[in-house]
Amino acid sequence: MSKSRPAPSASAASLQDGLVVASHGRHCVVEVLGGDRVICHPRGKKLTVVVGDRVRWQPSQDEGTIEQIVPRRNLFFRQDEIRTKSFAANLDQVLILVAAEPEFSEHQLARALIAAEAEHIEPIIVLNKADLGDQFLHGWSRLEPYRAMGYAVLPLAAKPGVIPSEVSGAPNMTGDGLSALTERLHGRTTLILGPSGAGKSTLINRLIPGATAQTQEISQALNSGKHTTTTTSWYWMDEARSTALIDSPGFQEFGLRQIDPMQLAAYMPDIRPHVPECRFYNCTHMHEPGCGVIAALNDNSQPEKIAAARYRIYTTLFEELKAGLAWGG
Ligand SMILES: Nc1nc2c(ncn2[C@@H]2O[C@H](COP(=O)(O)OP(=O)(O)OP(=O)(O)O)[C@@H](O)[C@H]2O)c(=O)[nH]1
Ligand SMILES: [Zn+2]
Repeated sequence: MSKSRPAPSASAASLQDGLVVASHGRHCVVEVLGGDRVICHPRGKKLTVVVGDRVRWQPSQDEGTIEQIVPRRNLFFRQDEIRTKSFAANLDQVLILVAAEPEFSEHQLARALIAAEAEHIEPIIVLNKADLGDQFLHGWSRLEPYRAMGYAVLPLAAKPGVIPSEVSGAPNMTGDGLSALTERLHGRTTLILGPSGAGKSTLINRLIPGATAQTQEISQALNSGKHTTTTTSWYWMDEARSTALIDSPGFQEFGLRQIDPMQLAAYMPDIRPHVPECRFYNCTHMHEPGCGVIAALNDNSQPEKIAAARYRIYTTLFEELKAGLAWGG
């Protein structure tokens, strides 16, 4: 690492464009147009780069200094009482991978979806382990409200060979579901998230053979040789570098403190359409008379009836976010 970094006034012309493809603490890996990668350090403590950032950086010997972050299109992050954790920036979509087994938490899924909605990032839900028969069908039916509210929900058998290619394991599934998923990823930048055991590593290695080994190499470079799997990593899926996957840990404990409780309904596509039906403009949909959301929950004749489990998620999150405000969080 060079100790004599150029002054911040280094002429803009000498700055190079790059893409942040991995980050760990104050170190990150920047990729330049031709594909070469350089370890960089952001200048100053205020500059916090995340994977997916487009940056302008200054080479110094064999490393570099990041001088500027190009304004972000979006930033996918979670926030709890203590800290904000950014997953990645400039995303086209977020793929939430859950599985038939271990049984997924709908609450956790809902949180990730709300975080994506709040940043205007399109989510895709993938239910893995389509070979698990009834267990899979049970998971698939739990996702029915999510299909009804317009989210793409795709079935998948990520593990090679568990479903013979001519057999469909799930409703509307062709083969193991991998090619339908690949089509959705094509030409876009997708962050992949999922609880432990859902099959994230299996899927990534299927889409990008050798990905795990590549990650270990990068995290070792960033973390001075220590083995770590906590790095967020960017992978190109194609030679042309137009389709990208970002693997990020940290799906558990998905804090949403950044969300204003009064905005929560706007980020839940099954609740949102009923908000204009509320009698009071500042309705919290918790107990008010004339609430359109509560009416849609109870009215069995409504085609757009809100699922009871979804309303429970709303009320739990609303209370949590309101309590967060009360604590000054
Ligand atoms: N039956 C079945 N098992 C699968 C499938 N995909 C993955 N698995 C298995 O599920 C287990 C978890 O898969 P991983 O890819 O390690 O899961 P992960 O999400 O990366 O989990 P962590 O490493 O804990 O983050 C492994 O035993 C896989 O072989 C599938 O389509 N069907
Ligand atoms: Zn209401």
